[in-house]
Amino acid sequence: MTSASPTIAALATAPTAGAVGILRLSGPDALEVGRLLAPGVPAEPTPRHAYLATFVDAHGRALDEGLFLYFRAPASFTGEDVVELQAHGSPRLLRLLLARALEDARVRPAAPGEFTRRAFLNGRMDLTRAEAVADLVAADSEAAVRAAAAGLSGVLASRVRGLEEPLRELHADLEGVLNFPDEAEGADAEAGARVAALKAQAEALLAEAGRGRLVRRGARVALYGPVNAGKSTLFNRLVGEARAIVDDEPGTTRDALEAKVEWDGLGVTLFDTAGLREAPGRIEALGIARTRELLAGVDLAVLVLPPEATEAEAESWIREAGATPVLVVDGKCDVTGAQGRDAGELSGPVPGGSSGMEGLRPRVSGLTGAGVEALRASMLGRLWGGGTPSAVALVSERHADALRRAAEALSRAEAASRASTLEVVSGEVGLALESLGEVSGTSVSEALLDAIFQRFCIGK
Ligand SMILES: Nc1nc2c(c(=O)[nH]1)N(C=O)[C@@H](CNc1ccc(C(=O)N[C@@H](CCC(=O)O)C(=O)O)cc1)CN2
Ligand SMILES: Nc1nc2c(ncn2[C@@H]2O[C@H](COP(=O)(O)OP(=O)(O)OP(=O)(O)O)[C@@H](O)[C@H]2O)c(=O)[nH]1
Ligand SMILES: [Mg+2]
Repeated sequence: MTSASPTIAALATAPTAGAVGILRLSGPDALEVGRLLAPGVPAEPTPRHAYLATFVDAHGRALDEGLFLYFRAPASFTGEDVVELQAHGSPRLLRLLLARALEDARVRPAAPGEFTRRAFLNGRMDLTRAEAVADLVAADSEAAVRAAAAGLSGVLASRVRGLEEPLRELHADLEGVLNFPDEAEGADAEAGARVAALKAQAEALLAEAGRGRLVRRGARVALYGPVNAGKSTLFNRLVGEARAIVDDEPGTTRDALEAKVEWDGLGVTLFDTAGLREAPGRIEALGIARTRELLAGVDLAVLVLPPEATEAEAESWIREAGATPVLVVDGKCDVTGAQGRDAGELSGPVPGGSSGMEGLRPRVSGLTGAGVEALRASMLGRLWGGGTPSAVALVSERHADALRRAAEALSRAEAASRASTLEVVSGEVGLALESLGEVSGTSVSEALLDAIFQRFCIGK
């Protein structure tokens, strides 16, 4: 109920100096309180009209001149009456305006994400779109912006709805049959097929969680390999600046270095690591231990091989990466003698997404830059496979968890459709529906909403 919620106030812009700063009010008393700060605005302002107004303190003294906007419920972001005071972007001035609004007993400060939470509670957007708002604010690559924008326009919402609606129909059908057993004939067989199809759909959506994670937090890629292979030189090339120290002394890199880049819009954190070798000094050994630790946590390990590396050595370095996918690269390809090596003879194991590039071993020279563009493309191919990052449905860990529970319930429903009663099938379908409702927001607890909106910033 919109009328039951008290009016909230917060700064909608960051608390730093800027061209414009916005104080936002939402709730039944937004207009009256807003007009205390901007008494020149008419008592019944035209909604969505920008009034140029003087903002005043408690004694009527001018604090600023700015724009006053009124959105009449329900045609606003929150679905409630909303007022915006768009002032000059002085943090101190904005705090004065906010404090003045909060002096009114009808107004309280907004909790993190409360404006968006109200938009959700008032049916202005489903939960996936509300979460996309937070994704958009947090996005730090072009792919993350585009994927969040797709979420805001309802890409994930419609995928979830496409699952939730037929599931709800199935549930209603099953309950109908259970209540009117005369019509139960053949319902078992049909239910099994419908459950199986919906389970496959839930699993397909779940499978996009990996890509969602990649877009959201960016990909992590480590260059590794034997000492002196040219890793740091290649790292500097890929990053586009001389970040890492390069020297012909083996064991130059002791500590992992990291740099953030953006390739085809995808955020990538690139790591340069200490070269691997037996019996190093104590400090270097610590660096090598860090390399092993890092390799376990990245999305892709790029093994840089020097021209003199044997295939047996290469095999053992590939094993160092454990379960992490490895892209094998022939380094220093400008060196005479390196050309003779039979590319493609050895290809790393290809766990995870295959891109049809396995067996192709990129040849690069960090020194001359030869092959570096092709390597970048291979890395993106291995990380991303086909498709564009912007088309991804941003399935978060939270969504994945709920989808997994929905798929598991459907699995049990499928088994029950063969071996058990329709009651059991219907019960499991009901559970799947509940889990899906946590994604769309049709069945969420206050506690879950608290957890979701706590991660928003104040004023959002
Ligand atoms: N100044 C300002 N800029 C902003 C926001 C804001 O609240 N204030 N937004 C906040 O995050 C975003 C815009 N989101 C908005 C979404 C819906 C409505 C709105 O008034 N919706 C009505 C009317 C729709 C229409 O006329 O087309 C509605 O849905 O009924 C306003 C802002 C980004 N920019
Ligand atoms: N010809 C040639 N020399 C290279 C190339 N890349 C690196 N080098 C040289 O090889 C030596 C080692 O290069 P680094 O980039 O420091 O090698 P690294 O793998 O980071 O070495 P560590 O950090 O000691 O494990 C330096 O003398 C580089 O100039 C290359 O592509 N071609
Ligand atoms: Mg190095």
